[in-house]
Amino acid sequence: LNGTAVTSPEANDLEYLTPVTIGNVTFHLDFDTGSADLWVYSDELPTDEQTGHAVYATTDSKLLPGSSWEILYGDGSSAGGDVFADTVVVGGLTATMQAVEAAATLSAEFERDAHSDGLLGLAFSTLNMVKPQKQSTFFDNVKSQLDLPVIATSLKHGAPGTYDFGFIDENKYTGPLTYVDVDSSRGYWTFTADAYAFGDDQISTSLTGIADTGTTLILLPSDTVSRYYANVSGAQDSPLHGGYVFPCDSKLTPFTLVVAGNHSVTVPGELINYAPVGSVSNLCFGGIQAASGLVDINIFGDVFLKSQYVVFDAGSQGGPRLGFANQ
Ligand SMILES: O=C(Cc1ccccc1)Nn1cnc2ccccc21
Repeated sequence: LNGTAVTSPEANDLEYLTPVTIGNVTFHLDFDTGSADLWVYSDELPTDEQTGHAVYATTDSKLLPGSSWEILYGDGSSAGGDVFADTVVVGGLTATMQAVEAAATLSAEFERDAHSDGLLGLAFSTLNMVKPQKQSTFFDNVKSQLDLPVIATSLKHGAPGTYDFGFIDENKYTGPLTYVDVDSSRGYWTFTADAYAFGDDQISTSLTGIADTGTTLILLPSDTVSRYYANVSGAQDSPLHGGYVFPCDSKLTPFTLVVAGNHSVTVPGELINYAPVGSVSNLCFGGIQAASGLVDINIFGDVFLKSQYVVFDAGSQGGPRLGFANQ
């Protein structure tokens, strides 16, 4: 059995939300290949923090005795609580004994997110934060039901896309799928590009980073980022806006990763114009920004992933790998 779930972007493609049914309640969760915990808003939160969200009724649920979770994300946001076992359905696929992590505390960033009802982690289960015993991700729990141990993402700019589980949909991409090996030793979908380019300016330095659907932008070393915006007239690193901004009518340089020898994976310049900074100024915020303090790895987030049909292959032919094709 395979499955497909439709995922829909919030404003400015800030995050993509996908319906998930837990018990008999449907939550809209942020599918995140950069973490490995499935957590939801719950009745253990202060009432005001529950308002506007689907809420997990812990009183009707099967507690995992003695288990708890606490997670800190690279952007400084955090959440924590206790753990239940429940039936979780995504795109027609069912995990009967899925660890559902009920949020009892949320940091301000999550309290401000009026739309997401939680997260569904799709990184490797070694990254799961439940103690005393790590729990499996939804993907690990349904893997044995799938034709192939793969998740394929089709995220789009300003339009619904899909998460395919167990199969690769040839109708969703053009040209060949180019595969690159993944190093899952730190629990992420980590891969290395042999080189990269800003437009025609090829830089023959390798670049290692993670394919992360839970991060909005592309986060790179600050010297690399300043080199990119040197090509964009009027661009500046603005402390006021928290990163590089430029006139919205700027023509942005494409960003290319060279993988698997000589295959180019290119993000068109248009996708690197992330969004206007506000309603009155004609400044736009860049889709490539410097990775901040907590993050010691490059992150190929949604701005990167939107240009590609990406196959997160957990081992259909040996080790884990990522496949890229234009969409
Ligand atoms: O934490 C990060 C990386 C990040 C983003 C922005 C600035 C610095 C570092 N992404 N992320 C991946 N999954 C997440 C889930 C929640 C919050 C952030 C999440």
